[in-house]
Amino acid sequence: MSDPLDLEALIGPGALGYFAGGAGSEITLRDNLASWSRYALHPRVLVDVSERDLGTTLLGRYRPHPVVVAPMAYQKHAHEVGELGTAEAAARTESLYVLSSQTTTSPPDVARAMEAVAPGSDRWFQLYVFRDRAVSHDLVVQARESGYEALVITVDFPVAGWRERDRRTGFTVEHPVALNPSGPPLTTEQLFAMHDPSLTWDDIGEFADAAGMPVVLKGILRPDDAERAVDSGAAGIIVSNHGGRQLDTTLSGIDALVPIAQAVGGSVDLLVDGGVTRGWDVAKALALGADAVLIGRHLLWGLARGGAQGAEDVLRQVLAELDSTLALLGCPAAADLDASYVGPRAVG
Ligand SMILES: Cc1cc2nc3c(=O)[nH]c(=O)nc-3n(C[C@H](O)[C@H](O)[C@H](O)COP(=O)(O)O)c2cc1C
Ligand SMILES: CC(C)CC(=O)C(=O)O
Repeated sequence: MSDPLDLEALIGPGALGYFAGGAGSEITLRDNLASWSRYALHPRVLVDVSERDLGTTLLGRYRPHPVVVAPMAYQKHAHEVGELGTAEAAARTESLYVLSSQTTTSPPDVARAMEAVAPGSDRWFQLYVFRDRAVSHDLVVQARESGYEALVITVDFPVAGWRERDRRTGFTVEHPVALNPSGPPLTTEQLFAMHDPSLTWDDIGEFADAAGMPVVLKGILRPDDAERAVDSGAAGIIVSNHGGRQLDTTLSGIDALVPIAQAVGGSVDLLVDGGVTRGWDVAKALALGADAVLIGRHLLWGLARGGAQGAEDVLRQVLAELDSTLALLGCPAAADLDASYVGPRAVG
């Protein structure tokens, strides 16, 4: 994690608390970072690794690598370029981009910026279902019309987590384009209260039918919910504890992935996130059954420090680390990573 003092000077204490913070005592936030080092890599030697292939397949489409930009709200509070910065970085590095429905830049503007950098670049749209269903439905239409290829419905946010940093700073948000385009700044508490806490599996079916694109459910941590997601027609599942921002003391993403992959692996695409900062974290996730990995804050710090270029530098470094990991693991194709390459690390 980057030096917080430096970032505080750049973006201010309210935004830093919102971006960096987690729920409750931040046990899950810290555990997300620590969890990756509980798994040890098991390199194989004397394998020809002169050619490497980082590729994966998501929703039936080959992708040159498995690193995905996580949906993150209010990016103009990290840097004035906001979502355009992370989206351009994604387009330049052939990374799949997921735009938050609590974006500070409109979905068509983000799509245009990506197409200008890399025609045919791909992006998914993340949806929160708001109490005002019409707002969510309008967002889905905008996303579909501007070439977003899948709808990521986030299901771990019926209400906001207990976020003490925001309570202390009283951070307010400007320009949330979906909910309050030209109104006054709103506190995060006011914005979060617009989410619909009565959402159930039946509503997922309704949005999936209306979406006209594949649906991925984000924020699943239990194998029985993963099975239910598959039964409800989801094309993908993002195993995630929301960056430790919702319920404190849950499992980390990677710890939750293992039983979920056992339950539904192979029948649906599996993605995981939480605390990913290194290429070898990505390799471990793939070895344990993920098809792709989302990166959140690590990328946001790149955006805050250096705009689009800062975000691109972060993505390029993680990809270079993944390439090096494949060579050193003796597994030249990311798609061939399996449980033989990773195991529990002896503690003590
Ligand atoms: C500042 C911030 C805003 C976020 N906003 C959203 C959001 O709008 N929608 C969503 O589904 N997840 C959101 N998330 C969760 C991320 O998509 C992702 O699950 C999480 O950040 C991954 O953990 P990491 O930050 O440790 O990489 C947000 C996370 C952060 C840090
Ligand atoms: C606007 C929020 C709901 C974004 C979010 O998911 C978060 O802050 O964790």
